[in-house]
Amino acid sequence: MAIQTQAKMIPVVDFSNKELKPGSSSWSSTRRDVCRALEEYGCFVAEVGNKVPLKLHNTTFGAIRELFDFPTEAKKKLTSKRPGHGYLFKARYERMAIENGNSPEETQKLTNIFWPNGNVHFSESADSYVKLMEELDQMVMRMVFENYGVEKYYDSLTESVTRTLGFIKYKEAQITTSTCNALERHTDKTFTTILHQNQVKGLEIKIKDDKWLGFDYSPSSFIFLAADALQVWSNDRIPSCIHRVQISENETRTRYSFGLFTFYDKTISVPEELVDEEHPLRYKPLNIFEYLKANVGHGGELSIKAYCGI
Ligand SMILES: O=C(O)CCC(=O)C(=O)O
Ligand SMILES: [Fe+2]
Repeated sequence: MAIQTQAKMIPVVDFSNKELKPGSSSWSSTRRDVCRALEEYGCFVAEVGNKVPLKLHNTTFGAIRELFDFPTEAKKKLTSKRPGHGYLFKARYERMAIENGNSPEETQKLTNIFWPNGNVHFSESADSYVKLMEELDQMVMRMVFENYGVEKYYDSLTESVTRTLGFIKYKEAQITTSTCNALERHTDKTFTTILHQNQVKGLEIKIKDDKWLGFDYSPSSFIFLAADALQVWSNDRIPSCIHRVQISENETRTRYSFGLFTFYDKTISVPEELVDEEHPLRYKPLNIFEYLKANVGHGGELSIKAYCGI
C-alpha cells in the first residue's frame, strides 16, 4: 500500500477518560502525548468528550453574547490595576478579563456589574467551565513536571497559582474587504493558557517551517497553549506558542472565545535538573508581573528572550 503523507495537524489529546489517574497506564500514555505535542508545537487540542455537555457550551456562548451586547459605558466599569486586565477595546476585538477568575466570588462580582439581580446562565456556566479548565491545567502541569523528573517542585510552584478569566468578542470580518488579521501574532505572557471558542474558526498556530495551522474544533475541546513562562521554566524545551486570529472575509458570524490564563506569583527559575551540557542555562529568573508591566511600555512586543534570556 502506498504511504500517504499526512498534512500537519495540531495534535489532539484525549482527556475524556474518567479514569485518568496519576500512575495508571492511560495517565502515562497521555503524559507522553501531551509532552510530545508541547515540545513540538507548544500546544495541543484537549478533547474532553461529554465533560462539556453541548447545553453548557450553548448556554455559555449565549450569555457571553449578552455580556458584550451591553453598552460600552457599562463595560468600562470593569477595571483592574493589573496590566491587560479589565475591559479593553481594540480595533478588531473587545476583551474583558478578571483576576482570580477561578473564584466564584469574582465571577459573581463580574456578573453583578451587568446583571444586578444576578444571571445564573452566565455565572454558573463560567464557574463550570473554569473548574474544567483548572482541572485540565493541573493535570497537564503534573504531567510536565513528571516528564522531566521534577515532580518534587510541583506543589511549591502551584501554591502560588493565580488565574485570570478572559472573554473576547471579535468584530465581524464582513466589515473588512479581505481576510482580517483580528488578533496579531503573539505569545502569551502567562505560564499556560487554555482557550475555548464558539463555532467560528480563526485561531492559528505558527509551526516550525514558518507555516500557520488552524484547528478543527468541537464544542467539547479546548486548546492548550504553552506560554512564555513555561518556555523559561523548561529552559527552551517547550516553546511558547506563537498564535494569531485570522477571520475569513466570508465569515458572517461573530467569533467569541474565552480562556483561563495561568500565572504563578513567584519568581520562576529553571530547575537545576533541566540544565545540562545540551541545555545550558538560557534564562535569568523571571517575575511574570514585572514582565507584564515592562511589556505595556513596549506595545506588548518585548519577547521573553529579550527580557530575561541569557
Ligand atoms: O480568541 C482566541 O482564540 C485567541 C485569544 C488569544 O490568543 C489571547 O487572548 O491571548
Ligand atoms: Fe494569546
